[in-house]
Amino acid sequence: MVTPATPPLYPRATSTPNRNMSVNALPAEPNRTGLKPPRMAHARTSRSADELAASAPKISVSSLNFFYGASQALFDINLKIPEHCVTAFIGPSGCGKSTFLRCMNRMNDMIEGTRLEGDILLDDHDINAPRVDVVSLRKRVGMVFQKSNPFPKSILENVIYGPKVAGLRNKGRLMEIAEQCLERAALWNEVKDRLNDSALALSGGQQQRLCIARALATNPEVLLMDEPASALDPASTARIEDLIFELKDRYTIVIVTHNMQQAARVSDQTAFFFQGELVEAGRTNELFTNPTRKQTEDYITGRFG
Ligand SMILES: Nc1ncnc2c1ncn2[C@@H]1O[C@H](COP(=O)(O)OP(=O)(O)OP(=O)(O)O)[C@@H](O)[C@H]1O
Repeated sequence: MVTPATPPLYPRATSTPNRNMSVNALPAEPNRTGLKPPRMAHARTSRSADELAASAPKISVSSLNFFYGASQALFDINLKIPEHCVTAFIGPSGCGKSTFLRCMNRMNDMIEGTRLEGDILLDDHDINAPRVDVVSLRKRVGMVFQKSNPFPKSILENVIYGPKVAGLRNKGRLMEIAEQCLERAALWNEVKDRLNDSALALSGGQQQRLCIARALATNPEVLLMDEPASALDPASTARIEDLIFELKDRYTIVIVTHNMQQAARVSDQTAFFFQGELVEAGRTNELFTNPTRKQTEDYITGRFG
């Protein structure tokens, strides 16, 4: 076993005894949950434990508490989001997954009466520092929502909306961006001949991929996805999952999902939340087969939630 010189990627919840243990140092235990190692289908592209341990954290969260008015929704969260990896947040309804996701690009700022304590560092810079420009932050940390929300405009206008608002007027450059982002969102071939049609005429799955293309057009470094496939049929869900896998080479991705199989299929790291606390986070394969906490085991084996 090799203990890397860099700090471990996966700090455990504060009450976990071995929370400073690195991924590489995890003991090779038998499979306690009886679940199959979930990433077999994606073994070709999943990050190995070594790769994960070597990844620089793109986002580092420490001692995070979050409040809606007097009601505390998140308790002492510590987590590192590794660069160019997919991190999945799982946990029962109301445990704080979306709240935590929204903390990472300050979307909660828009909700009156909210308050945050602790630190969220993006590339070592505090995103909540007074001089941070929130619009620039949200360009770097883009978001895709549960329900696709294209604007009532053409397909093309949807994709180039962000760059146009940012002042880009060059039509050739705008077309290049549109093509590149639609390609990356695996939608170009389906829409290239009807870019001026209404986005609202697309199917649900196409609309969601259009929203991903729109998010990519501002050239983000991080993509936050809040249950991006929960409203889609299985075929469209599979396309979004494939897409997430392809995108992680360019972007750091964080996904909230209710679907544990989906977390297992697409993510490199999984974080399990319960009642506002981060119970456990670790390499997805490890967490699904050998969770260190009983609560995690009970949740992933379907005993509650
Ligand atoms: N705008 C809000 N105002 C007040 N309380 C809120 C608000 N949004 C969420 N909460 C509360 O914060 C807690 C965490 O909610 P959150 O939506 O983050 O959980 P979640 O794990 O994403 O749930 P779900 O899986 O059902 O979407 C819940 O108790 C919820 O009621």
